[in-house]
Amino acid sequence: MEEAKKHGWKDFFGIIFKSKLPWKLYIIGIIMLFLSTTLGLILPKYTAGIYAGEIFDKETIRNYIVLMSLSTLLIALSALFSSLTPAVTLRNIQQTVWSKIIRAPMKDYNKQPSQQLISRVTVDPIFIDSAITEFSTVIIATYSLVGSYVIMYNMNPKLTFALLPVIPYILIVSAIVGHFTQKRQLAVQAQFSGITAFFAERLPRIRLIKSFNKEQEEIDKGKEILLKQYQVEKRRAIVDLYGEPLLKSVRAIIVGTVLIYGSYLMSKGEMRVSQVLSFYLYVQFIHMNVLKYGIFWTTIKNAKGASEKIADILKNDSEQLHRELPLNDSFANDITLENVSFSYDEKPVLSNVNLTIPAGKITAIVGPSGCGKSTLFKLLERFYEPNVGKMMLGDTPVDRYHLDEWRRSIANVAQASPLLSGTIRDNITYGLDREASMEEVREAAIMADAVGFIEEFPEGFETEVGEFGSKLSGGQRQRVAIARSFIMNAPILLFDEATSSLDARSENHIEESLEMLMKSRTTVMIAHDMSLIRNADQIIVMDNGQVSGTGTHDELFRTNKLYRQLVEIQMEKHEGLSTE
Ligand SMILES: Nc1ncnc2c1ncn2[C@@H]1O[C@H](COP(=O)(O)OP(=O)(O)OP(=O)(O)O)[C@@H](O)[C@H]1O
Repeated sequence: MEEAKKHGWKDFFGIIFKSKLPWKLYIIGIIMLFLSTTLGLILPKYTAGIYAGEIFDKETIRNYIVLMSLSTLLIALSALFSSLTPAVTLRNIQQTVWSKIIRAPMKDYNKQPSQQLISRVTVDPIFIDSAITEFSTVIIATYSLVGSYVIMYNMNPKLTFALLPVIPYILIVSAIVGHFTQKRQLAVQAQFSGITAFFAERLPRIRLIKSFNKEQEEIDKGKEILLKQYQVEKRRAIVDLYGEPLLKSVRAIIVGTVLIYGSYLMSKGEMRVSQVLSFYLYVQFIHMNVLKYGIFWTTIKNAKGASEKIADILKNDSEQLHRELPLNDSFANDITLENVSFSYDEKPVLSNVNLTIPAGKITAIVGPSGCGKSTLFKLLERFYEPNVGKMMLGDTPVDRYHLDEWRRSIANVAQASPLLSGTIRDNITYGLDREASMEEVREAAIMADAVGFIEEFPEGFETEVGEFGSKLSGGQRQRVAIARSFIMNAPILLFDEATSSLDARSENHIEESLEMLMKSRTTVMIAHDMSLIRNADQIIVMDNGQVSGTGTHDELFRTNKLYRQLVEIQMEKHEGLSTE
């Protein structure tokens, strides 16, 4: 982070080049702005003439009308470019960041809360986009300033010189006001992110809050956080209180100089009325343009901060997709873990694990809560790499196979099967890299005992499942996930309590289907259900991140104390349930 801060500008340009800016649109936009500014620079000469009474001068009127019409047309065209171009840039930067985030290795998601990652895609690119836009604005402002001074100098050098010291004054005032405004603005934004995170965490957990009667406590916490927001807003309002009059004073000084000194020069016959009026119009122009430097300064400071945060994500390595070997039918081989140790942070979760998952067979993993069963699954899916040791498929280390291809070969049904908003059909076919026919989708749903509840919905397979599948029950979500693994037809199946949310009838039904699915595939399951465990070809008992025993049910029941205990607990539970 510290290092990234030192490279704010490098980061800024790095992001620009990675995101492919619409340079052609920028160039056309700047040309339009140059033309419209040039016309804007000529126009006050005629406007002032008309103010001064030259309304019977046909040439003045004609030039004024032509210039005005052209200027309006060019302003309209540049407005089109100045809205369209930043929109393209913003889209490109956001796409770059999003692609990087989604391709990040799993360990990176543990480092930043998802609310912060959301700002990297939504808010931060806006700052970078604005800085690029303000850069072209400042180029035009400089052109406009120099142009105004040249024209004014040609009209009257004395009054022009009198106005020169005003520029540093405006710059200093706008830099000071800009500095404080930016500081307050950032505080408001930081507070606002906090508020968003607060509400975003509470609303999806409204049931938890209500069931523990925590509404009043949450209202008070909400009030507290909103009060903090009010306080930072108040501080910003105070900056505006001093800033606005200071910025207005600049205008008063320049207009005052033109009117007083200009009238004096007029009284001495050194200037005409129309020239003083022209000066009056030009200095407004100058004022407006110098203020743009202040805005530019604030914008680029924000963009630098945003670039550092985005670069922190962009500089990280993406998941290694690199492929040396095609997978083809390599899954006919066993998967082995050789001396594997792994920790998420400091605390070791798996230590010196040696195991073999035989191809085409069913392996059940059992062990007490927190012993590392799900972590083992994450290693099998290559979400994480072992810190020590290696995973092999046959005689080949798995990192020689393409990651996408590897994951596509694994169907996963987890305890809390996650769905995404979309239709039931979308969710069944999610992960499939080809179009699936309706018959195929229905067939998968039949196998997962899901077709009954799906066809009860008026929209059937086209029913929207809601955010995270919230319109479906836990068991229904799980059946959709099981249907998904049927249609994926993957050679490896990972079941994490695959039947845990199902009622007894569905469970029996699905167990039959799962048995069919597991035939001639490599299956690894985390299960507590004895009927599933007992039928496994191999059971691996895990204890505190280590393998405590491997064998069949009968072997382990005889030789492994922990396994015997686990079986007894399950049997007691089962008896308890059946006598209730
Ligand atoms: N993302 C993570 N970051 C840090 N520690 C983690 C992370 N995920 C799991 N752990 C820790 O790793 C250990 C093993 O967790 P894991 O989920 O693998 O256990 P498990 O055997 O599947 O448990 P359960 O049966 O309760 O689901 C736990 O101590 C847990 O706190």
